[in-house]
Amino acid sequence: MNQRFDAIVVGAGQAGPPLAERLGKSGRTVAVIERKLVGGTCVNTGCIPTKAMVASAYVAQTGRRAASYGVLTGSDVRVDMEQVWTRTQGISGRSRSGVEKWLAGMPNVTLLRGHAVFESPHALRVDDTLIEADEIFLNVGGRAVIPDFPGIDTVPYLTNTGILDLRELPKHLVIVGGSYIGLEFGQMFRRFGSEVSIVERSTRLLPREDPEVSAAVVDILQEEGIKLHLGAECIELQGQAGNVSVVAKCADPRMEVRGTHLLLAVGRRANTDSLGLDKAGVATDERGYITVDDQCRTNVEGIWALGDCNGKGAFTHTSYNDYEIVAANLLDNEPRRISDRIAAYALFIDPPLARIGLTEQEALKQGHEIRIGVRPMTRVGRAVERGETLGFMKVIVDEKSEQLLGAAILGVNGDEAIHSLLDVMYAKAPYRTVTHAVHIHPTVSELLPTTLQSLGAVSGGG
Ligand SMILES: Cc1cc2nc3c(=O)[nH]c(=O)nc-3n(C[C@H](O)[C@H](O)[C@H](O)COP(=O)(O)OP(=O)(O)OC[C@H]3O[C@@H](n4cnc5c(N)ncnc54)[C@H](O)[C@@H]3O)c2cc1C
Ligand SMILES: NC(=O)c1ccc[n+]([C@@H]2O[C@H](COP(=O)([O-])OP(=O)(O)OC[C@H]3O[C@@H](n4cnc5c(N)ncnc54)[C@H](O)[C@@H]3O)[C@@H](O)[C@H]2O)c1
Repeated sequence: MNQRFDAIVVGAGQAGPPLAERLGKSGRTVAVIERKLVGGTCVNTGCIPTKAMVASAYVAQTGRRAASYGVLTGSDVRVDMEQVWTRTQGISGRSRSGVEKWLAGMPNVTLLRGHAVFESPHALRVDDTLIEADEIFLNVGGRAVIPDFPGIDTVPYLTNTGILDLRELPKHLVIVGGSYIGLEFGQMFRRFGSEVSIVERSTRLLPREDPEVSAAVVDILQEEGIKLHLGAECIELQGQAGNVSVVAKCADPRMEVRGTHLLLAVGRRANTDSLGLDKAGVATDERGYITVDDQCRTNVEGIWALGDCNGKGAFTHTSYNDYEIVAANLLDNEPRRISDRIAAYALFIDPPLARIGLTEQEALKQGHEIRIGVRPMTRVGRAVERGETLGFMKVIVDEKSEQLLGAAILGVNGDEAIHSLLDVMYAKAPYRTVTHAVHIHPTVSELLPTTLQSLGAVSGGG
C-alpha cells in the first residue's frame, strides 16, 4: 500500500509534535511516524520520570534532616519503591497522554505507528506501507550506549530505561559513568536507601566542567556516602544477577567494585543505524549523528534532522529549539540559527548544577581576557535560611566587551536563578545590566548582582 503526504515527521519526541502542528496548520498534510511511545525519551524514560524520582529522593533527604529544622517526624525515613514507581509512572503517563491527545487534535496530522525506514530520499516504509512526501523531518532521538566491555553479554545490567522499572530497592547499585545520568540516579538511589558506587573512567567527575565544580560535586556526593572510583580504565564485567562486579583492570591500583545491580550510564548514541539513511543518501558523522547545517537541513534537499539525532544538542530544550529554528525558516521567513543558541543546561542533583555559556577553562582557551566573580552559597541569605548552603555561584565576564561569557550556579534554586544571567547574555547587554538591577529579597537571584560587583583580577588573553 502507498500513502502520500506533503510532509513526514519521523519520531514524536520533543521537536516532532510541535513541528507537525505548525506544518498541519500551514495547510500541509502531515504523517507523524512513531515506533514506540509518543513523547520520546524525555517524557517516557528521561527528564520527566527522573525528575519525578529526584523529587521523591529530595523529600526522603529532607525527612532525614527534619530534626535540624525543629521538625520531629518520629521514625526513620524509609522509601517505598513501589509507591515511588507508581507516582513516577503516573506523572510520565499523564504527560504522554497529553501529547497523544494533542497529536490527535492537530488539523491535517495523522499519527502512524511503526518503525520507519527509508526506501528512497522521499519514501519511507512502515511495515507494508510505503509513505511518500517531498518534505521529511527526522526527530529520531537516541538511546543508551552499550559499551563492548568484556562480560557485557553475560552480566545483567540496567540502562536509564530498565532502572525505571525497579519496584524494589537495590541493596548496592554500581554505576559505570559519572556524568548526568550516573550522578542523578546515583544520588537518588542513595537517598532511597541503596549503597551506591560510581565508577568513572576520567580522573574527575564531570570532566567538561571547571575543576572546582567537579571537586564540589565530589564533596556533595561523598558527604551522602556515595563511593566514587575515578580513573577506572579497561573495565570488565563479571558475575550474575544479584552479584555483579566491575573490574577496572588498567586502574592503578586495579579496582574491583561489587554490588547487586549495575547501571550503565556511559553516554548516548543516535537512533540512525536502523533508519536506512544510505537509501536516502543522508550523510552522518563518524559517531552516527546526522550532519546538518545551521538550520537543521541535511545534505539531501527536503530532508531535515532535529533534536538529539543531529548531535548539535543533547537536551529537551535544544531539541525543541531545533523545531523553532526549522519552523521559523520554513514557515515564518525568519532566519533563526542553531549557532545563535547559548549553551545552557542543568544537572539535577541536589543542589543542582546550572551552567550557561563558557566555562572558565573554555573562555581562557578561546583567548578571552576574563574576570571571575565567585560567591559561596554560605553567603546567600536564602540558602542559609533554607539550611541548604552547599555549592557556589561563579560568573565569567569578558574584560573587553564587559559581557557575560558564562556562569555556573551549583546551589539551591540555581537552576532557576541562572536564567536572569542567560537572558542578559541573549540580549548581548553588558554585565552591569545585572549589577544595576534590583532583585527580590530574599532570593538566590538577589546575590547575582553582588557576585558581579566582586569580579577579581583580569586573567588570560595573552
Ligand atoms: C535519564 C535521562 C534524563 C534526562 N534528563 C534531562 C533533563 O533533565 N533535561 C533535559 O533537557 N534533557 C534531559 N535528557 C535528555 C532528553 O531526554 C533528550 O535530549 C530529548 O528527549 C531529545 O529529544 P528528541 O526529540 O531529540 O528525541 P527523543 O525524545 O528521543 O524522541 C525520538 C523519538 O523517535 C522515535 N523513533 C526513533 N527511530 C524511529 C524510527 N525509525 N521510526 C519511528 N520512530 C522512531 C523514538 O521512539 C522516540 O519516540 C535526559 C535523558 C535521559 C536518558
Ligand atoms: N539533567 C539533564 O539535562 C540530563 C540528565 C540525564 C541525561 N541527560 C542527557 O543524556 C546524555 C547522556 O548522559 P550520560 O550521563 O549517559 O552520558 P555523558 O556522555 O554525559 O557521560 C558519560 C560518562 O561516562 C564516562 N564513561 C564513558 N565511557 C566510560 C567507560 N568505558 N568506563 C567508565 N566511564 C566511562 C564518561 O567519562 C562520562 O563521564 C547527556 O549528554 C545529556 O544530554 C541530560
